[in-house]
Amino acid sequence: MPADAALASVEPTPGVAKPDPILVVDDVSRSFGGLRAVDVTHLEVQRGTITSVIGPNGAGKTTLFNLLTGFDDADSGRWTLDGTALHRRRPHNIARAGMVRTFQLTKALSKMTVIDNLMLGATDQVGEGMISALLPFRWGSQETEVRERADRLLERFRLAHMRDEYAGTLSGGQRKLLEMARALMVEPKVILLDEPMAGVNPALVQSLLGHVTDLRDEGVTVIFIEHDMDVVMGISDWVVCLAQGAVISEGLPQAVGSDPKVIDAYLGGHHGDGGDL
Ligand SMILES: Nc1ncnc2c1ncn2[C@@H]1O[C@H](COP(=O)(O)OP(=O)(O)OP(=O)(O)O)[C@@H](O)[C@H]1O
Repeated sequence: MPADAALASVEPTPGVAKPDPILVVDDVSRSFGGLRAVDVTHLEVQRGTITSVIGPNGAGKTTLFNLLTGFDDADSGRWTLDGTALHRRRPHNIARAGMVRTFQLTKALSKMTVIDNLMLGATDQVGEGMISALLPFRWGSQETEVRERADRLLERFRLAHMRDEYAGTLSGGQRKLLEMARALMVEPKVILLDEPMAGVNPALVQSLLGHVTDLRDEGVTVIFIEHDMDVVMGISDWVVCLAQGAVISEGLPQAVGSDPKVIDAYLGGHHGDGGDL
């Protein structure tokens, strides 16, 4: 059954159960000083969907991504990917289990070639400091397979002509494509994209959106943070709205877009910036 059909009969209620959840989040919280940045009681993400996470600036979207992918430590909580517990695991471990993320500001290493950036993606997700420590890199017997996978992704993302150039020479949009390609090197089940369209020139936005829907159509579950509500409405199978760290609304895109709680959250966004709703 297509993802959107499976969700059509799901109640638009925060924390609602999904017919076939791949990711299940329980009681995840993170505070910075006195500020509760994330406070998610229960959230399920349906397998094979594009699920957008929206919310005013400072709502906790990026922090939630950081927690789920092990780039920051939750104060409390549990989450599972296909039943496997992922809390208290490091990013590379979570990537190996099948969940990867991209960053708002791309992490391409500008003094390395595009192909080498991609090949590093296959080593799981590690911090930049650790990436440097891994150089010079040794692939051993896996090298051919990894290189072929990287080349296929370069073709797919139309970056093959930049293969041996330094990543620093890529445009902002091409870096976003490289970032997405790099995340795919581990053949994830779930990919979290943090504002993949931000700063991308309009000509590339459609192409990026095409890649996102292709991923979903191939069975990858996509969770993505996006501010542009036209994009959210156009591409999402399901939308989750955070405000002050908590899920205040979730449902089919139209239902969330017209939910008074969501509109109030944007109008009253505590940074005074209502975002794009
Ligand atoms: N490392 C940190 N130290 C202190 N406060 C932080 C830290 N990271 C995030 N915060 C705060 O936590 C809250 C949630 O931030 P977060 O970046 O997750 O929001 P967001 O919804 O992703 O916002 P935006 O849409 O603007 O990117 C904000 O008030 C932010 O200032």
